[in-house]
Amino acid sequence: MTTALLEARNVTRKFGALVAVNKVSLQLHEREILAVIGTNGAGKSTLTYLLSGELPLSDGQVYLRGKDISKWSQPARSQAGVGRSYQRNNIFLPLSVRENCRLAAQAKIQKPWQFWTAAQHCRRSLEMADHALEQAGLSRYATTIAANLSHGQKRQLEVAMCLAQQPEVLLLDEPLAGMGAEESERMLTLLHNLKKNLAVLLIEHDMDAVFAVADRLTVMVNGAVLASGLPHEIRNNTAVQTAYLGESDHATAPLRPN
Ligand SMILES: Nc1ncnc2c1ncn2[C@@H]1O[C@H](COP(=O)(O)OP(=O)(O)OP(=O)(O)O)[C@@H](O)[C@H]1O
Repeated sequence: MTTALLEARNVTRKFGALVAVNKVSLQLHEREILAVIGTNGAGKSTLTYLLSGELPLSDGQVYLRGKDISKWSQPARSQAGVGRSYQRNNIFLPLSVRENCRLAAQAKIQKPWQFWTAAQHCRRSLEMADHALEQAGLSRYATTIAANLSHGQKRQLEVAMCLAQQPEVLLLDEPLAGMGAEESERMLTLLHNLKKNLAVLLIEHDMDAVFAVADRLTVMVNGAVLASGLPHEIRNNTAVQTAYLGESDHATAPLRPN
């Protein structure tokens, strides 16, 4: 087995007496989508903050290509290749789609002490932005002001802004939230294409979408991992089925036959 691109070992986060993430271990490999699913408040978003470095760990370790990055800051992890999108829009609405991506790229390549190469960085950041827009299927909206995009296009732009930073690992927190059927379909196609080049950790409540794109799944309940496995293993896992009973419709999706 090759070294995992991103690995969490017994990752734990406490908020006072609450153990929001409890000894979670998982591995994310190149060219795969690992979906992390679970009931509301299971600790999924907190887990992504721990992996991206936005929240410090209470315990455990995070490794990138086998290197311990547990104490690295979020910017350091981002520079090293860990990108993420958020549940909320993170876009500069008055700016164009391309400018949003260029700024994201610029943040990645900016080296303040090399101020004399600014113009070259600007060119490079535009190239990175254009490539990201192409990957995200947004090239034709490059000059559109971000505020004028639809909700689904804004979520695509968020992914494009992550891609502009050329990550190796992408942490996506509910990229389909609030999308209609057509927009969801576009995002799923984008996710499919993304894994040709990078590893994706996907937090998503839409079970149909999750089972359509995920290579493996990890199920969290009350901060801990309940089960991990291939889609058909998770779908047929009795403990998973029991944990989801009584939850909302989407959460019962694993109970549905293929
Ligand atoms: N900053 C914080 N301070 C205190 N408690 C927090 C904080 N962030 C999250 N929590 C708590 O940690 C638990 C896990 O929250 P988290 O948002 O990670 O769950 P989730 O699985 O992402 O939920 P959802 O699917 O609803 O987004 C919840 O009980 C939440 O209230």
